Amino acid sequence: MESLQFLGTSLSAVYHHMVMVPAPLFKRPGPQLPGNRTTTASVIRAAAALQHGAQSIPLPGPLDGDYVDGVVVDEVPIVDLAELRSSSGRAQGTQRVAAACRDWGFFQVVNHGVSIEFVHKLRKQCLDVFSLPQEQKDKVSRRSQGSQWVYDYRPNHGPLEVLQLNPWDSPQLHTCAHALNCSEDFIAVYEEANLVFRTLAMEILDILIEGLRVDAKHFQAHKKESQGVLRANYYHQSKAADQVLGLIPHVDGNLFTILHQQDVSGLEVLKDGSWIPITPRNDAFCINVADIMQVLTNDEYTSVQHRAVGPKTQARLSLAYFLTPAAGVTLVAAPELVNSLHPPRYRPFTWKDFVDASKGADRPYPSVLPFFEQRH
Ligand SMILES: O=C(O)CCC(=O)C(=O)O
Ligand SMILES: [Fe+2]
Repeated sequence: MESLQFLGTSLSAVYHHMVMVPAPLFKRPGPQLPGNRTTTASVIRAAAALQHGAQSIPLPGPLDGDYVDGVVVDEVPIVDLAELRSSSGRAQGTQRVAAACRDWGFFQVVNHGVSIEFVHKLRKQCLDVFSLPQEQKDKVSRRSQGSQWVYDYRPNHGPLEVLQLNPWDSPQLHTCAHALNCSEDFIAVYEEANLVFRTLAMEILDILIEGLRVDAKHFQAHKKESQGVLRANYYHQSKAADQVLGLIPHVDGNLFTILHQQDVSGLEVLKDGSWIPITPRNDAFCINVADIMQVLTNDEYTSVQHRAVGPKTQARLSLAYFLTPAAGVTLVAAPELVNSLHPPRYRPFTWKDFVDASKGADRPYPSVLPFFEQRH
């Protein structure tokens, strides 16, 4: 129980403190693209404003010089998983995914095998929770439960409501369902979600590993023991004159994230200094490479900086499944990815070290990953 507890506590810490990472910090040294510095400054300004309780954060406008509105959407990689399941499409498909992880840290998958009816069923359970009276939601909120929270209300982010649960943690599901007086279905749907998303996550993990052309044994512990956290983000329609940031720019701190945004846009990823809106597709999942995958690949795959823009005309619900690494394993890069040209970027550490660092008062700003960088 203690380790389960640790995971729940840790994740809230990671997702709430480990944000706002300017992407260039994590890239191999290379030519700096125009606009990166401005992007970083915009991120830090937005974060500072939020910390000081601003109600809304105007998006960087033309004066920032690096906000490119809605371009090259067609180039965002989309991967047909059905093709990768065929023996003829496998090798080429895994290399396409590897290229997407290197160049974008992001891709979308279609024909993923998860029934859309199930996704809608899960979304409905989450919407039912968000529509409960505030006093009831407060029974499991950060304000009343501290680090044990499963619900959070963030007035400064859009506003945004969050429901975050460990779908593998039956006692947590029961406690939450009881406190919120949820229907019987709630637990059953979350238990099914645990199975459905973990299965998809393992298929994607296999593809990511194959794309690296390394010995899969290095990732075995994560295949066996990794878990997922399921988070629903409910962004209220924003009445502000300026568009607002529902979620400020951040990178995820896990292995990778599977995200469904249905049909309301909001997700944007940072690519070469520009924010690229990701056109929502009901039939697709977005895959974000996150920090620990970057570590295990010695920066071959890069965690992507992303943000969510608050919706203007209707509320928006996104579902995110964060695959977290095996708890007790030392996190080091696959040996094939370390050589004299690419010395180890990070010193060995564990997920617990990472989580503890994210809670520390002296954690490096804005991310804890530089804390683990190897000095050469
Ligand atoms: O709502 C979205 O599209 C992004 C959510 C996200 O990045 C997160 O929950 O970490
Ligand atoms: Fe995220």
